Amino acid sequence: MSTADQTVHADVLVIGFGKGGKAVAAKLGRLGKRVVVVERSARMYGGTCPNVGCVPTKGLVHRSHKRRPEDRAQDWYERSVREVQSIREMMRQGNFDTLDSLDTVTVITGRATFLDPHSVSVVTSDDRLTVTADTVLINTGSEPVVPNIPGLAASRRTLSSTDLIETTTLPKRLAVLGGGYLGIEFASIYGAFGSEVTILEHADRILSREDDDVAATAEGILTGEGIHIITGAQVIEVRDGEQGATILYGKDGQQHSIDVDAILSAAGRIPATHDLGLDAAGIRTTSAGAIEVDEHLRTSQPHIYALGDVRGGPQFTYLSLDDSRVVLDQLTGQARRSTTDRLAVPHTLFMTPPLATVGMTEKEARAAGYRVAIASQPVAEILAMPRAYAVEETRGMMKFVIDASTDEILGAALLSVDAQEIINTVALAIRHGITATELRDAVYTHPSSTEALNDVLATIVRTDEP
Ligand SMILES: Cc1cc2nc3c(=O)[nH]c(=O)nc-3n(C[C@H](O)[C@H](O)[C@H](O)COP(=O)(O)OP(=O)(O)OC[C@H]3O[C@@H](n4cnc5c(N)ncnc54)[C@H](O)[C@@H]3O)c2cc1C
Ligand SMILES: NC(=O)c1ccc[n+]([C@@H]2O[C@H](COP(=O)([O-])OP(=O)(O)OC[C@H]3O[C@@H](n4cnc5c(N)ncnc54)[C@H](O)[C@@H]3O)[C@@H](O)[C@H]2O)c1
Repeated sequence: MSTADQTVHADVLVIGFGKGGKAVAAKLGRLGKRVVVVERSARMYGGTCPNVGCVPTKGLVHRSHKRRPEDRAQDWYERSVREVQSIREMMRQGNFDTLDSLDTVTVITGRATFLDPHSVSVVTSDDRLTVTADTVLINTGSEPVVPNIPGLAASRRTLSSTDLIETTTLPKRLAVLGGGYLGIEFASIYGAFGSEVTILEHADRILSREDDDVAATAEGILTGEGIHIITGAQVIEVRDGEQGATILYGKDGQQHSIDVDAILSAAGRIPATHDLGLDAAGIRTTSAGAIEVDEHLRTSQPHIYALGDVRGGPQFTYLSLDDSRVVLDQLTGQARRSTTDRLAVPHTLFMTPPLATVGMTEKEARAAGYRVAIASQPVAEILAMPRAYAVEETRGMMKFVIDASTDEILGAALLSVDAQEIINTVALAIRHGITATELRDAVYTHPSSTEALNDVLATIVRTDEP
């Protein structure tokens, strides 16, 4: 297939080179389907995760803790950014090559906009062409929201997460607007690199979904690292000055201000649909601007699917990947798999140490009417986990929410070294009905972090009366 033709026909058109779309493209290409993938930026082959999301940020988390006392903060930061950039380039090339090596798959670098339900116009750097297709997958991801605060969007100091990880100058004073996943991770990273970080969160608490004990332990770790957390902060205005910007905010009826060198806008991400021309294709969106889909990820046009962040709901790479399984099952399988099959999906917030969670919190379990038993220990007291001492990371806690009547595990919050790994074992246990006692009494390798389960699940700190 050549992109020199003004109209290209494909069996399947994928708009956006994200996680779910590229997985479907590779699989269908190997099955001999003619696939066209349209990606608007040559710097985004592979999508958000390897280029500007999960991978570079976790590379920075790791490097932020490796600075030796003799390394200047700025030098160490710049070196880390450059190292991470080379990982991004390697992954981008690998993603491109995976698809480009298939004769059946064509990657076109350009912006796609629907002309009608079966055709899109693609504007490349030097051309315009039309792609028609029998089946279309929309996988355009999400983009950051910049809150409507006077002076914020116009400030020379305001950056998105993508901008910030590109800059090789370590901000001396960094304000993080929003204390969600992205805000906390960046606060933790830049604090460890040596920035003076302030989180401004408009809610009463960071980690508002978590139980009080878990949120307080996480907050204690962040503040212990010198990060200032200002909750209940209503940002009023941003004013640029010669040396930086001044943020004016209200809290408890008083007006305050802080002076900073950079402002990270981390106030959420919205589905990237604005330039897709969805109306021309007759594709409905939700009130939140996401593409409306059913449990098989079909849009209001049955031959068009939406995968990943653009279809609304939780924004995680592995859910976009799982979306690809649902769509492939529709296109090539039994058409049985659906998004409603997902049980006990875990999440990890990569502060240091990471906070990994799955299932219900204690307050959610009580609200759902369960009689609850709580198993919990501070990491420093888990004798069965010498690994925490071996790797000098004894901060945090582990907590399990158990159905006191059936011994079923309802949820867990693990704020500890290796939590991003242990949580997958816990999630698997929940999905397969393994009880708290069975998980407690299993054989684990030593010294590992998973063996903490032997100890924590034996430490019931409270049980509701029958
Ligand atoms: C800083 C950061 C850190 C993150 N860390 C994690 C993490 O640790 N773990 C995790 O699971 N998730 C993480 N996420 C979330 C995760 O990156 C996203 O949920 C995931 O990448 C979404 O993938 P997707 O398949 O929806 O599309 P994306 O990977 O976002 O890809 C969409 C692609 O579509 C392209 N596109 C958009 N519009 C058009 C158009 N009109 N025409 C052509 N192309 C278009 C875009 O350029 C982009 O390449 C993080 C996100 C960010 C921002
Ligand atoms: N480790 C991971 O898996 C990971 C890491 C980073 C991002 N992500 C994904 O990226 C998405 C976006 O992350 P995010 O943290 O930007 O969004 P988010 O929705 O998780 O958090 C946004 C935060 O900003 C606050 N906020 C909103 N407007 C504000 C304002 N005007 N002033 C102060 N605070 C304000 C909100 O109360 C909220 O706490 C998330 O949904 C997450 O799934 C995942």
